[in-house]
Amino acid sequence: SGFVEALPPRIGTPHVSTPSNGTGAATSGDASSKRSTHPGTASLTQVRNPNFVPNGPLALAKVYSKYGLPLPPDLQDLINRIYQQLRQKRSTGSVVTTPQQYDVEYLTPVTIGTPGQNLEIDIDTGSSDFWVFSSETPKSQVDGQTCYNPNKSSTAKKLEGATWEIEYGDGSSSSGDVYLDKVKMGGVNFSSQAVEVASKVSAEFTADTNNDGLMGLAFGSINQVRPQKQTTFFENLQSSLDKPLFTADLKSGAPGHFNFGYIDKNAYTGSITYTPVNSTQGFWMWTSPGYTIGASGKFKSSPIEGIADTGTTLLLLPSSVVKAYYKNVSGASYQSSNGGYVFPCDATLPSFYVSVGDDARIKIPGKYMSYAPVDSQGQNCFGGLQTDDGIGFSIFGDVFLKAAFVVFDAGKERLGLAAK
Ligand SMILES: CNCc1ccc(Oc2cccnc2)o1
Repeated sequence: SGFVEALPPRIGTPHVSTPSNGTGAATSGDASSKRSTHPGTASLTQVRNPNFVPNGPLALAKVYSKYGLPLPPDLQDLINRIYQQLRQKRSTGSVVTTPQQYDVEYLTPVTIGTPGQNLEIDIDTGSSDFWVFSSETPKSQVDGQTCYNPNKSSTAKKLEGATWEIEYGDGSSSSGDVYLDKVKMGGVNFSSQAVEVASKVSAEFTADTNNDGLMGLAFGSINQVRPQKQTTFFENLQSSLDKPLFTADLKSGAPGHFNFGYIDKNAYTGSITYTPVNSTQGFWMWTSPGYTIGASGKFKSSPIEGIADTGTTLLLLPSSVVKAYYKNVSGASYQSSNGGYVFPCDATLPSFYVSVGDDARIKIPGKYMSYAPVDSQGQNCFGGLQTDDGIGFSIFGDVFLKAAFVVFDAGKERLGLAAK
């Protein structure tokens, strides 16, 4: 007894004040900090936690739980109410999204600034910039779009030195500078959202007369603002939402919804199958195990890696899959003059099933597999399914997404898919 164990000195051990009573084997001091006056002892300076908010009932409850004792009923009720209030801080939102002709894109109302300026934008889960037509867009490039004017918003603040430019999969592009302002959508709002104002838009956007801009809901890692990237509207809201997710319920030829922070159980049938998302490229990227052509077709095991992209109209898959599908469509052929597969508009189109996880699949009805006529007589139609050649991954665009209820679950880095 009384022996001090000759333990090897532990580098970096903080000073701990353990009064040595000379009888027990005290732990050794350490070699990293100053020698304490009494060998074999140390001292630790405590600092108050500046973020601590004293709460009597919680402190009392802590004692009971420390000794595993049940809380007195009135204390339990109070604790329940306190946690209920903490939970209440969370929010949810829901906004209608309306398809343009042929479901080429879906437009959603958003309010920017003070007083609120109402624009219709294209929510795009395949990009991460929120940009709008603005007072800085040359008049020659505006054809009826509503323009956000930061000079008319008392809450707009220029993000000095910030600029952006972006090009999309269809070759369209835009660029400009950046303001921070209040943005409201579907009953949720964020007070200092990066609003990228366009000082230049390409002809495709000018021609897209009902579309006042894009709101990217992919990951902020691919935001195009420089010198510092900005976070998306959803990322800004995420911690204040009931759940860290949003859902897309696009419909064929009818309004649907984007919801934030909750899952509407009435919006889908059966169960939701979740599948992992790989966000390393900044997209909601996932892998389908394979597909089936037609109701009586045989499942084809063929991993398809692609992104869930509400901003792309069509379903773009590997050419082997596309060829196999159009083999079942009489009169279908690849027409370079039309830039894709075309078939007689009165052709019978088989349904197409995209597998999800181990034992689920999303059925795309045959009629979704015809996009729009390529000639004024409506003789031949452009396929809703085209190849992903040159992209590097597949794109599960609106043709696929409008056949499903889709959960974009950032909290668990996964995508949820259900029939509806
Ligand atoms: C329709 N062309 C203009 C236009 C509307 C939306 C977008 O942006 C896109 C295009 C393709 C993929 N993702 C976003 O461009």
